[in-house]
This record gives sequence, structure tokens and C-alpha cells, in this order.
Amino acid sequence: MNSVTVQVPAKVNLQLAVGAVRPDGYHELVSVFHAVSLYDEVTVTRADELVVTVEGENADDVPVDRSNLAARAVALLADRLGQSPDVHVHLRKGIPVAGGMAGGSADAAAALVACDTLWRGNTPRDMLRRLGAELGSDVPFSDLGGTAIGTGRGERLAAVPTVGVYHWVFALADGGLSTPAVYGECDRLREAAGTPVPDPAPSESLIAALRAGDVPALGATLTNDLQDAAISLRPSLRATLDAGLAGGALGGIVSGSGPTCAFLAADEAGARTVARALAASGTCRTTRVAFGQVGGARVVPQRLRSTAP
Ligand SMILES: C[C@](O)(CO)[C@H](O)COP(=O)(O)OP(=O)(O)OC[C@H]1O[C@@H](n2ccc(N)nc2=O)[C@H](O)[C@@H]1O
Ligand SMILES: Nc1ncnc2c1ncn2[C@@H]1O[C@H](COP(=O)(O)OP(=O)(O)OP(=O)(O)O)[C@@H](O)[C@H]1O
Repeated sequence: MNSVTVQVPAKVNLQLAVGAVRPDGYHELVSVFHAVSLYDEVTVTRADELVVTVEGENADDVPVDRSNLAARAVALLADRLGQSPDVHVHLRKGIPVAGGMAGGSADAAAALVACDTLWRGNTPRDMLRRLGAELGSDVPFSDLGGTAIGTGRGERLAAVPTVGVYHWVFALADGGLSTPAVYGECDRLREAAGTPVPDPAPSESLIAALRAGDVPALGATLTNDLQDAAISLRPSLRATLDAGLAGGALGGIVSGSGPTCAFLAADEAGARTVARALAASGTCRTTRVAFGQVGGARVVPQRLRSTAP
């Protein structure tokens, strides 16, 4: 076996409750993660040195040096397995870059699975997730997929029972937002308001909607504590949210740290209607239609691989 390809999904946070800053600088979270059908594909191939190449929309915004999260994942696993990290990592980006949908984290999770397969490390999946948490708070969920509650800084996961299919429209913006900057803005806004920061807790109505597969109820209970901060840094997001809701979405929120906005539609046809309304409004760069929940990082069987890098 000379190369391995892993497909890995984007995420949207159905609830993102942000608590106080911890001594280590991270915020205590309750995050209801949901994996959706926008995918990156990560292919690792044996090579003379560790190199990264990237294809897809805004590929130029993705670093190809050792700061790339996938390259860091390769180096970390190589170190743990006592293995040389010399592989070619090729990223085929379908997840918006710096869009609040965990694109870099997805690539890290996929690179861990791909290299462990290539090197026959046989590392248990929960161990790969623990390694992933060293690279970023969203990485373990990118590996797990489905729908799950994340606590701590978002890395401690428990699957949430869910029924039904959820149809989503994502409004992509020009340019990204920096995750630390959005958390920082959230703190600044809270300090200015002078209100105490509540301990984050799961929304019972949201969990009930997921258990029942109640799409309108889910649309009504989407929340994101980083939304005001993202809008404060990118005021045009308000118009994007308004346009999606006016276009018939059952709910709309900023995805994670933004600037992508996520809209829940009643069904597949409804999603296409919302996407058209968003495109006509001129309030976003482009749209993507997707569904959830989907599984996490998985090896693509060789016979199903579309092209070699
Ligand atoms: C916004 C979310 O995407 C929601 O799922 C995540 O919380 C961010 O996860 P991520 O991109 O994997 O973030 P990390 O790489 O772990 O952290 C990047 C930066 O985000 C901020 N950060 C992240 C997670 C957290 N619980 N509290 C934080 O304050 C910190 O400034 C941190 O330095
Ligand atoms: N493999 C990667 N793919 C995309 N960006 C990467 C990658 N590795 C490092 N980065 C850097 O990380 C930054 C954030 O990109 P990413 O797509 O992970 O953002 P995000 O989806 O907002 O993350 P999150 O939702 O986890 O906060 C990019 O601007 C880029 O410089």
C-alpha cells in the first residue's frame, strides 16, 4: 500500500454555549456538533520528505508548510509511532477555508487516520482522537462525526441520539474570520455589557428536537454565543442571516466562529429555495446545500477513489 485517502466532513454547531475563560486561555464550552455532507479528502502517499499540496476553492489561503494542521498531525503521529513523517499530503478542499466549519481540524483528523492506515499503526480510534485534541479542540469531532455534545474546550465528546435527515444551506462569505479573534471579541462584548457569564449547559429543547427528528423545533432552537461577536467583526453577516430567514429557512445562525452562516430548511426542495434567495440577495459570496448528519473521517476504498493527486 503506497497511498491512503480519507474523506472527512465539515461541522456546524447546532448550539455553541461559551462559558468563562479558563486559566489555559480556552473557554469552557457546551457545543452540539453536527457533521454535514461537505467534505475534504486527504490523501497521504509515501515520499522522500513531508510535503503538502492543496487543491480547491481558496487553496491559496491554506499554508503548505509545517503549520498546516494536517502536516502537524502527520508529524505528531509519526513521533508517537517512532516512524518517519515523510509523506506527500494532498488536500482536496470541499470545506470552506477559515469558514467556521472546522476545515483545518477535519484535515488533521483525516491525516491521522490516513497515516495510521498507511503505516499500519493500528492505533485505536479513541487514541487517535486524544492525539487530535492536542492539535485543536474541533479535531476529535471531525473524526467521530454524527451529532455529539462536546464539553471542556469542545474535545470531550458524547454522541447525541438523532433521527431524520436535516437539510442545510451554507452561505459562504468573502474572506475568513480568525477563531481567536472571535472568542476575544465575545469576551470584549461581555465585559462591556458587564453581565455575569453563565456556566454553559446543553439546551434541553434542542436535544429533544434531535431525538424526535423535529425539524421546525430544531430550527427554532439553534443558538451560537459567538454570533454577536462574529457580527460585530463582520456586520454584513446580519444581512446574510436576514436574507436566509426571509427566504424561508426554519432557522439560521453563524456557523461556529463564522463567517459562514448556516440555515436549516424544511426539506431538500426548501434548501434549494433558501439557496436561491440567498444568491439573489447578494449578501454572500456563494452558497452550498448539504445534509446531516453524516459519519466522521473514513478511509475511501481504493476502487472508489476518483483521482490520484
Ligand atoms: C469555534 C469552534 O469551531 C466551535 O466548534 C471551536 O471552538 C474552535 O475550535 P478549533 O478551531 O479547533 O480551536 P483551537 O485550535 O483548539 O483553538 C484556537 C483558539 O480558539 C480559542 N478557543 C478555542 C476553543 C475554546 N474552547 N476556547 C477558545 O477560546 C482560543 O483562542 C484558541 O487559541
Ligand atoms: N489544513 C488546513 N486547511 C485549512 N486551513 C488551514 C489548514 N491548516 C492550517 N490552516 C490555517 O487555519 C486557518 C483556519 O482555517 P480553517 O479552515 O481550519 O478555519 P475554521 O473552519 O474557521 O476553523 P474552526 O471552525 O475549527 O475554528 C486558515 O486561515 C489557515 O491559515
